[in-house]
Amino acid sequence: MVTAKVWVLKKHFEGFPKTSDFELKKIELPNLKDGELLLESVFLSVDPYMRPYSQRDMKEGDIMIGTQVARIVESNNPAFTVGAFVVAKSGWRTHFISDGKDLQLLPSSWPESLPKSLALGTVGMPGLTAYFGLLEVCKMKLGDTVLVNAAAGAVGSVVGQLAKIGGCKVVGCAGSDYKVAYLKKIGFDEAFNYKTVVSLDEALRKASPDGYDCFFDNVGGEFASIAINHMKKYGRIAVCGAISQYNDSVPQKGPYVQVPMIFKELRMEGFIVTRWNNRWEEGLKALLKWVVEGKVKCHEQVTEGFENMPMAFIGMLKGENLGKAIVKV
Ligand SMILES: NC(=O)C1=CN([C@@H]2O[C@H](COP(=O)(O)OP(=O)(O)OC[C@H]3O[C@@H](n4cnc5c(N)ncnc54)[C@H](OP(=O)(O)O)[C@@H]3O)[C@@H](O)[C@H]2O)C=CC1
Ligand SMILES: CCCCCCCCC/C=C/C=O
Repeated sequence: MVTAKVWVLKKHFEGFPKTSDFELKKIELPNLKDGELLLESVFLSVDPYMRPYSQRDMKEGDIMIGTQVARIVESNNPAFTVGAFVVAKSGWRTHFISDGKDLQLLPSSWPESLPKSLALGTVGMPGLTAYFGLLEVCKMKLGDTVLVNAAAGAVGSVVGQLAKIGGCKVVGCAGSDYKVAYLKKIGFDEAFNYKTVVSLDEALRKASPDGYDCFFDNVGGEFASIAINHMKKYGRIAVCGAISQYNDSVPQKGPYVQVPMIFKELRMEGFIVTRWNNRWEEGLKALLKWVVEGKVKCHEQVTEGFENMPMAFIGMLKGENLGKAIVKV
């Protein structure tokens, strides 16, 4: 009999999540039936979407949603070998049983030397968000000037590097000088700390006096309201995330987008990365190749210990992560 540890949403978040909103529980797993597998989580992901999705889709007492890289410990399913690693969507659990239907094996070309945790970051859902958001929503093209916020995070750091590969000028902003130095190190043309600039308006103008063709928006709120005025005519805005609004109990009010959208003839499109589920393999293959070639650099903020999942999640929402926030069990 295996005992799994799980993190439960004890109380729906009100404003910023607190550690007391979570509860650590133990559950006994039953014996495996035919076709089933026993898996142990090795790395778990903490992501911003968990904040709005928990509100929308979860009840108090549910196990927190999320993905992990897990190792197969026991298999009654001929399609899966003991010792293989998969990406699963099994929530915040140390161990779990699966029938294999929802498991994704790591790509067969995954090099032994490459950390498997990258399957939750640059070579996983966040990397794919950058890839499809830039190609399909921003319609990025050679010579464009691309703006991205939360630029030193899991999605933003890949957006900037893919835009450089695509022959664009890239401007990024992040919430500390350390993150800004990192952005310059990985090839951003311009980067600034949005928390310390005297005027966001000035900083955006200085970074690109001619404005922006593409804006990959991870943040929303006030930043987006100011950035929209810096778009070039016919600019494209990919509305990827709105992390500055996820913890609001009262919705923020305008400025509103209509006037700049009309006069600059902008295109603004929200998206969810799962729209391209049927092209997942294409995206992962491209991302893995760039990582292996050293064209895309990856950084991870690894928190040790399953007990620290809530702390890692809250820390990521506060901006404590450089690159992808990961928990190592
Ligand atoms: N549409 C989709 O399919 C997907 C959307 N997303 C969205 O992309 C965005 C980035 O996600 P991800 O890369 O995983 O997370 P990150 O790794 O970027 O971590 C979150 C970062 O957001 C920044 N942040 C937090 N609060 C604020 C705030 N009030 N104002 C500005 N920045 C803030 C912090 O960086 P800093 O120090 O710079 O403030 C923090 O490090 C999120 O909005 C997420 O919801 C992610 C995946 C898929
Ligand atoms: C429970 C696992 C869900 C994995 C799919 C994640 C889709 C993320 C979409 C993000 C939206 C905003 O952050």
